[in-house]
Amino acid sequence: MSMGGAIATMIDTVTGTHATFLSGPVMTANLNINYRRPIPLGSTVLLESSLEKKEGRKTFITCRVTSTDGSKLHTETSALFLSITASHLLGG
Ligand SMILES: CCCCCCCCCCCCCC(=O)SCCNC(=O)CCNC(=O)[C@H](O)C(C)(C)COP(=O)(O)OP(=O)(O)OC[C@H]1O[C@@H](n2cnc3c(N)ncnc32)[C@H](O)[C@@H]1OP(=O)(O)O
Repeated sequence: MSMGGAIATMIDTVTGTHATFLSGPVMTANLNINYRRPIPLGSTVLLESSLEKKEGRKTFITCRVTSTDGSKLHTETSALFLSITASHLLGG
């Protein structure tokens, strides 16, 4: 079975890239993952990331991880990304 943290990394990468594409530089503020069914090691899965809404600096993204045919739901996620400036990354 795949580790929850490894699954979270996959989801953070996909939703973070999606949010970056939509909003420019962002950081993950909140990642809420519901693990519904285990992901067997070595299996191929589908990640579907969707924009829920944008409110000012906030970009809300949802993401589902399913089997490739969509019949099995593995995880459901809601994520919040905050737009940041370069100075935030430098601790400013
Ligand atoms: C082709 C392109 C390729 C690109 C590839 C890129 C791949 C990258 C993909 C990988 C990407 C992975 C990226 C990573 O993994 S980034 C690494 C993991 N994330 C972090 O380390 C983030 C650490 N946290 C922070 O730096 C700050 O707290 C942030 C920047 C998030 C906000 O601090 P900031 O000082 O800026 O904002 P604020 O505190 O004034 O709050 C502002 C508003 O936001 C609301 N709020 C804040 N936090 C939360 C929360 N947790 N839940 C709900 N709401 C929250 C808050 O109430 C307020 O709302 P309102 O009162 O205004 O309504």
